[in-house]
Amino acid sequence: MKARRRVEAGRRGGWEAIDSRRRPVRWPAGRHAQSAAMNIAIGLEPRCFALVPCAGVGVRAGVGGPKQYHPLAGRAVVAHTLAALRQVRRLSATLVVLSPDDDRFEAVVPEHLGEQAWVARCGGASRAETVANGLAALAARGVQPHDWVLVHDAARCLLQPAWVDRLIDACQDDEVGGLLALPVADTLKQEVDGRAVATVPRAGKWAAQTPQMFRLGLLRPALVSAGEAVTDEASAVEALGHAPRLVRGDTLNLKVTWPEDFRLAERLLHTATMA
Ligand SMILES: Nc1ccn([C@@H]2O[C@H](COP(=O)(O)OP(=O)(O)OP(=O)(O)O)[C@@H](O)[C@H]2O)c(=O)n1
Ligand SMILES: C[C@](O)(CO)[C@H](O)COP(=O)(O)O
Repeated sequence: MKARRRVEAGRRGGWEAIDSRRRPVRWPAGRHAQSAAMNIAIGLEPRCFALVPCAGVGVRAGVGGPKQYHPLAGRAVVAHTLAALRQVRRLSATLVVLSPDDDRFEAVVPEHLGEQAWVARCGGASRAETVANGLAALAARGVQPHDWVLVHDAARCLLQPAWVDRLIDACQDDEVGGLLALPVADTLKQEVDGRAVATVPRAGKWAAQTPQMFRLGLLRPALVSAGEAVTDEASAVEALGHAPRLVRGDTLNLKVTWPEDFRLAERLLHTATMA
């Protein structure tokens, strides 16, 4: 009864409910937020889903095609990524978002990735558009506004299941959600025409990684309002006035971006399999 009264208040004010353990849950105003609050109030446990944007073209990598299909230690970059996600027991399913004209995924990713690997061919022109389209595909498959979505780059192929578990542990009771990230270790320079014109204070600065974990009912409207320019999910959520939790990632959680990154990733993968 108390839960219902709070939800009614949430309808008017837009954002508060209590969860199954009677803790307050805050939401931004809006349709998704209200139904998320309703679901929690009636006791549905949120589930976790992974969303893997895999529709980039890999311009910076210079490997003659989309870098997610480049071979690393015997299998494609994205196959390593999906294999790691498959080992995370708390993920109900993983959605891979491909470009509509992708003709390589099935050839390089083995079927034994399992029934919990879903595919949607709705990638967009930017990473943000790919993720937004993927979120719509998840909703169409029955993922609820209060469920968590962990967005993870196909190109971060050294992912370890323990890092994903660390993120889930840190965020599952959080009002907003969060992301893996690392405090910046180097001195930061502002460049103009190839010259350092200033040194940017690095105190309090973190480098964002993935996965980034937010409720579907918060992330969808955040990406719609942020537009295509944002390079990660957290920026879109920050733009709504929220402060995502920073959860310590790992130096090894690198994104293959430049040609030399493939050599490094391959060496690290070989080291991991020998250990
Ligand atoms: N339109 C896009 C652009 C990127 N991505 C995905 O987002 C992740 C991180 O993006 P990034 O490293 O920038 O990949 P690319 O866009 O492929 O690389 P580049 O910017 O060098 O072209 C990758 O898994 C990439 O496949 C995507 O799904 N859709
Ligand atoms: C999401 C991300 O991997 C966090 O570091 C990064 O922002 C992706 O950016 P890109 O410009 O698409 O490589």
